[in-house]
Amino acid sequence: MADTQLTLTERTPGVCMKTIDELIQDGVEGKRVFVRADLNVPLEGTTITDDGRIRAVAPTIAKLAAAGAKVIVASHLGRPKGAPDPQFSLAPVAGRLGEILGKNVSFATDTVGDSAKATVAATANGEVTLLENLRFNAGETSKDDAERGAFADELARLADLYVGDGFGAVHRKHASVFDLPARLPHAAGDLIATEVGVLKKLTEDVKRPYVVVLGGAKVSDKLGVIDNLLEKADRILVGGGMSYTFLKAKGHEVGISLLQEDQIPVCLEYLARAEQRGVEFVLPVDVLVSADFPDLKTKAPANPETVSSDAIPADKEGLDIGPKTRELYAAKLADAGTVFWNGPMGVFEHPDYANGTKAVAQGLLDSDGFTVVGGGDSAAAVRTLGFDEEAGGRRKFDHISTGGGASLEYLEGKTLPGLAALED
Ligand SMILES: Nc1ncnc2c1ncn2[C@@H]1O[C@H](COP(=O)(O)OP(=O)(O)O)[C@@H](O)[C@H]1O
Ligand SMILES: O=C(OP(=O)(O)O)[C@H](O)COP(=O)(O)O
Repeated sequence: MADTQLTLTERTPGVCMKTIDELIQDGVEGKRVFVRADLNVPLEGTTITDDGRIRAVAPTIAKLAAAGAKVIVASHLGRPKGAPDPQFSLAPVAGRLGEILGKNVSFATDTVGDSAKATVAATANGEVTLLENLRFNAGETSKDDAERGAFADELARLADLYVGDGFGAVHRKHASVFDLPARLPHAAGDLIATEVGVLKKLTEDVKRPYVVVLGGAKVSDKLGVIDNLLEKADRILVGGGMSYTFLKAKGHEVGISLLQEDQIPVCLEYLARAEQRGVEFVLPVDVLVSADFPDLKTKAPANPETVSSDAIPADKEGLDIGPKTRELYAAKLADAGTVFWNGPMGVFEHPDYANGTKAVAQGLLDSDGFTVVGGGDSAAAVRTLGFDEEAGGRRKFDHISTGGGASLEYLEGKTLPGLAALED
């Protein structure tokens, strides 16, 4: 993108963060630089199915290593419960990061324990070490300031400088995102600079109609952003796991679909407010349902049934939007001046439930609007479904953001803990 050469300060007046180039100018040779990345990539067993988040932060790591820093990279992966859990190990990511960087990446089998201390101590100038999953430690995500602070103290002992570049996690008030930069001289990495630069455009210069598409599975996390979007968007299209709480709020049965029962009153309030404000609020008219969640490993045929969204059987769950909804959403995207999309329309990881997500991806590309796709899984979906490059033969998305919740909260105008912590 043309403006990625601007410094962060130039892009975001009033937000004063040191850039990584300024940090390097001050001298990083021989210094241990802690890079908080978002390497929360989709895995099937130990196979990384989309490495976009690793590639997105690699230039920051490479730049620091080239300047002679001892680069200590850290991230979360998934949502382990504050203790080691092998299915969420970052070990596969170390290998892939090494391939992308073209150099060995040492892996510490814990985050602040003996392995981390020894591996960091053995990291030479220009070399890279990856720590094990930050969320294997309860202090990382704790709501208790003292517990988070104590974990940040332990992390701080491993480093001399801090670079925040995990854009996908900047909305989290977590130890490595919020508390650690308060303890070390810090700067913003190049990925954060690019993300903030592009998303800022969506808060300032919005060509209308402004269409927001929401889906995915993190329903309780993301429902709240609609409150603010009702003041900004002209049209909101809802699909994926997010849609069933709205359908239930409208009085429809949703069977065993993803449901946030306690949010039904909130959904009703959003629907009423959308009507008052003249915001078009569009829900699926049909859905693909099945009694079983599909096998994402074997991808065995799931044989879903298409039903009207007001006729979901009691023993079935909705796993994708249906064909009529695909057409409807494509039509609602066609005249968009600006589109922001977070959250797949279905369980796109299985081919029988990928068509809704494909239709929305194609809808964005067929519009003449400024198009932004955000979110770990949404970005993975557009890449794994073949929509990343010259998709549709016409054009690309204007921006694929590494953050879903982070970009939504940025667009809300919220103060994001991981950005605030990087300000000088
Ligand atoms: N109807 C549905 N039921 C269950 N899971 C769904 C449904 N629709 C989408 N998903 C799942 O949502 C996940 C992505 O959600 P989320 O993490 O919120 O998106 P992102 O990472 O893009 O922000 C995918 O793994 C997808 O399988
Ligand atoms: O995948 C992420 O967010 P996203 O699904 O909103 O894109 C980030 O890695 C944050 O993960 P979290 O939502 O478990 O804090």
